[in-house]
This record gives sequence, C-alpha cells and structure tokens, in this order.
Amino acid sequence: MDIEKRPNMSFLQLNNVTKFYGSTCAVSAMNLTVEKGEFVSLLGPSGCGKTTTLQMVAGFESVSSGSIELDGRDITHAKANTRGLGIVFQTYALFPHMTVADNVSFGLEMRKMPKAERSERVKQALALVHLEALAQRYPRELSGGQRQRVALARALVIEPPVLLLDEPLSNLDAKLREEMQFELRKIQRKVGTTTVMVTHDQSEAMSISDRVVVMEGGCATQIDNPHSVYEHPRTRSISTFVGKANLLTGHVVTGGAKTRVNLGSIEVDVDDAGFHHGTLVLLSVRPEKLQLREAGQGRLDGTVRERFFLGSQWLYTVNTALGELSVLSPNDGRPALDEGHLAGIDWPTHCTRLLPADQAALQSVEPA
Ligand SMILES: Nc1ncnc2c1ncn2[C@@H]1O[C@H](COP(=O)(O)OP(=O)(O)OP(=O)(O)O)[C@@H](O)[C@H]1O
Repeated sequence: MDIEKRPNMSFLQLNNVTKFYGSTCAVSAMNLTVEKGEFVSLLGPSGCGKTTTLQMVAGFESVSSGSIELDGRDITHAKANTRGLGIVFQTYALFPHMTVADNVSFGLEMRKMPKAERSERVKQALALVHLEALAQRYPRELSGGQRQRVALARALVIEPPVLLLDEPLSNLDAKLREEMQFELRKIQRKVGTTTVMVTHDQSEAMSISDRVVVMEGGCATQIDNPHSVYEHPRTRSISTFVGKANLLTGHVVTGGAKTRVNLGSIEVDVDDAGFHHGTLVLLSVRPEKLQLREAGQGRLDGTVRERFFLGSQWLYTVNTALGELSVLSPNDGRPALDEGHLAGIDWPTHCTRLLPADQAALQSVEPA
C-alpha cells in the first residue's frame, strides 16, 4: 500500500532512506518526494526519527542505506557544505559579536560575493522578515522572535534550493509562536523555497504545511495534506496524535460498500468501505463532530460528568453505555449543560472513520 500521494514533480527525493545508530534503527526505509516550492512537515512524537531524517538531508548524519536526490542529483554522500541548503535549527546560534546585518551577510561572505551585491541581498532578506530597522543591533538586543527571524533571514539570504527547519519556533511563547507560524508561511509562499520542517506540534504542522509526514517509530505512517491527515487518519495513533478522537470498539456486521458496525448497545452505519463482516474495528469520531441534543433525541444518551470552559468552546466529558465520550461544543451563547445533565448524543454518519483494531498489521505496511 502506498502511504504517500506523490506530487507530480519531485525536487527532493528520499528513497528507502534508513539510519542505524549501532543496533538502533532511527529511520526505517523512508520514502518521500517533495515538489519544488512545497512546504512539507515531519510530524511525530519524541524519538520517532524526525531530526535524524532532516540531518541526513542536511548531510550532518550519514545514511545507512537508501539514497537522497536533490533536483535529479544524488547527494546521498555529498558533504554538507556542498549541498548549499538553508538550515535553521532549534538552537539557531547567531554570532553574538556580530550585528544582525553581519550575521545575515556571513553566508554570502563565505561565498565570496562582492560587497555591494551582498549588502543589497542582506537588505532584501531583512525586509522579508521585517527587521530592516534593527540591522545594526546585536543579538542580545533582540527578542526571541526577532532572533528567530534573523536566523531565518540568514538561511534565506543564500537562496538555498531547500530550507530545512528543525523546530524553528520552539523557543517562542505561545502567542509569538502562532504569529511566527503565519509569518513563516507567508515568507515561504513569497520566496517559494522548498521547505522541510520538523515539528512535534500538530497544530503547527497542520497550519503551515502543504503536506504532513506523520512518523512513528522511524517509519512514515501517513503522508498527505493536513486536512486529509486530520479527517482520514490511517491508524489509531495518528487519529489521537493529530487532534483528539473518541475511539469506540465494535465489529462489522455488514461489510462491503456500506459498512454497518455493532458497537455493543447500538449499531451504526459508516461511510468507510472495504471492511469484511466480523472484523474487529475502532470507530473514530472527533469531539467537535459530536452534537449534544435533548435526551432521547440522539443515537444514544449520556450523563455530563465534567465540563470545561475553553473560551470559544465547551469541552464535556459524557458517560454513556459505550464509555466516556469527549464532546466539544461551540460557545454560541446558549447556556452550557450542567454536570449531571442527561443529554442525547448524535453525529453525522460521514464524520466517523473506521480503523482496523489490529494496529500491528498496519504498522508493518511497507511504504511503496
Ligand atoms: N547520535 C545518536 N546516537 C544514538 N542514537 C541516536 C542518536 N541520535 C538519535 N538517536 C536515536 O534515534 C531515534 C530517533 O531520534 P530523533 O532525534 O531523530 O527523533 P525525533 O523524532 O527528532 O525526536 P525529538 O522530537 O525528541 O527531537 C531515537 O531513538 C534516538 O534516541
């Protein structure tokens, strides 16, 4: 089964890239094609192999087996400094004794660019990240977000074919981080640089990227656009790592094009096809897809056990015959339901997904 919807034109390509540290397999047979101008994020929990993958593309880590191609050139064994890639890592160490302008200019000096051209390029790069006014400051005189933008300008100024970002926003507070996410995306769109970013923050990956590579245990388990990853997660762990999901255990009573699932106390129809009669499955439904109604008016009833005010939404925990369900309801001005309230719960059929209960079978799927 091919886990990646491949772009038509590959610019950066990873073919069966594998990395062993001693006997530890950090990355296993990774296949990825990135189109020119695309923004792709590697997303996954700590230790899943994101940074190692990026480091192999950068040339800072060797590849145990497999190959990496850039614009049709095999760069698997090319030295890092000959790849010409733009890199912004978590520790984006700026030179403390150099001004912002000199920090950004450094890479151009190394490339022996004439001074006049250099200062013009530095000016343009600083304008791109809105830091023209701070060109003569030193890093210690900047905020975290401003330093992050200098690091970005420094990487972009060399006009790299590919920009590699490893948790580039991780040192920022939540509000600044959100602002920088949109800023980063805007800059990337404007410049059109092919970008690969590592993050463990699912909302960051979803909001910035054209496509997301979900990684688990060294393997890419789903590669798709953010909407599809969220709405059609391939595995149980993706459904809970990328957003939240209620997972209900059941078995298929009618298979084929129309699937009907017995969840114990109720039977429900699901749009997902291809499951056979008798298969043990998990029905996944996102909390925001569940709707609270009057008791007796939904698919099942439940008692509100807890409620939390989140500002724009209410988060309810509801005890039902199928177990505890999380329900996210918009704060639309109507009074919230009290704890102890008996409510009906409903959901649109097209908002549920069926996942095989046997995850072991899925995890072993080899990417094509
Ligand atoms: N230099 C190394 N030597 C030995 N093992 C390593 C080395 N670097 C990484 N590993 C191991 O390889 C696996 C993948 O690590 P990697 O840093 O790529 O994960 P990650 O997804 O980027 O995690 P995080 O989000 O925590 O940075 C982990 O099990 C890690 O312990």
